Amino acid sequence: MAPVWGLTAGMEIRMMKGICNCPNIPCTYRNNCAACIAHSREEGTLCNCMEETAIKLGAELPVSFPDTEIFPDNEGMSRRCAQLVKECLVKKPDALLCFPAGSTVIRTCEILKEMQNKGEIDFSQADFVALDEWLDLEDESENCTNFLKKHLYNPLGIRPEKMHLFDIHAKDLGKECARIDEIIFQHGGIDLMLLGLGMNGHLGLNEPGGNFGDYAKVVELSETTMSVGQKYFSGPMKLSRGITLGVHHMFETKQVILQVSGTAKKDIVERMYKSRPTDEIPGTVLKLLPGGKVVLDEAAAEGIKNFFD
Ligand SMILES: N[C@@H]1[C@@H](O)[C@H](O)[C@@H](COP(=O)(O)O)O[C@@H]1O
Repeated sequence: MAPVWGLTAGMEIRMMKGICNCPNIPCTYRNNCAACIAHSREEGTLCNCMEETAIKLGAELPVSFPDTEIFPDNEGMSRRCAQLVKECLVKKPDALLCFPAGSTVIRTCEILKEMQNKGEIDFSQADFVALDEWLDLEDESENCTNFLKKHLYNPLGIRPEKMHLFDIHAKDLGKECARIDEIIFQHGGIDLMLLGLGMNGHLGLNEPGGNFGDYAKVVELSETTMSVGQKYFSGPMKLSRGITLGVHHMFETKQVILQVSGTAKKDIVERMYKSRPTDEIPGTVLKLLPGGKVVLDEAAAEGIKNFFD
């Protein structure tokens, strides 16, 4: 599939000459680094430090569209994601799975429950690790953990020892992040991570401007997330910080599936597909992940449908 973000010539150069050896790694100048541009002109290399960082983390070049599947509606999109979870568990019954806490995943969770009722899927050996969680909430009853207990863990009968959740009351949240990282490392990485896309392009709570090289971390929330996040609570909720798996985990996950549904997401999906990989739109990392796949419904894909003619 042809790339759409104007790098066709650059990609040819990159494949012939490799990447630039700019000393600013990771480069905070992104695409405007003078050293990179000079290398690019003089040596015919590619001036994109983010891609260089990504390669170090295991990405495969050339970078182009993520593997993408588009379904007519939310039902089709949800069924495909449930099918991918099933295929993962058939191959590896004791897989480590990671689910997002958001509206998009709800139908997928219901379908997984239906499959379990029919004996088509077996979660008894699977482990789950939390993707993200809000910090400092006045009332935690509607936080991400309780959302997933309601929609996923409780309906599927997942035992507490199989759920690896952030202890948001840990005295040292840095150590808590390291503890969750260690659980993931001990499992040999996450086998399947299902993600939703934030209205600002975030993945988990990896907000715009974060570092693709980070493992689990505590983050300050963006204004967009603080306001969009209100939808998860029955009354106004002060949101300020979160704890999240980092993008580095995504590079080490065997299969990362980003599911996106609905018209409200069409603009951010279009931006994500048109942009080169950048931490300003974390969803663009799907273009770099060796095991990345995007599953959309037509409403979310409206702005990119002409890319797939
Ligand atoms: N922290 C969560 C993410 O993990 C979620 O996947 C994403 C999309 O949510 P939704 O599916 O509700 O649009 O944003 C939320 O803020």
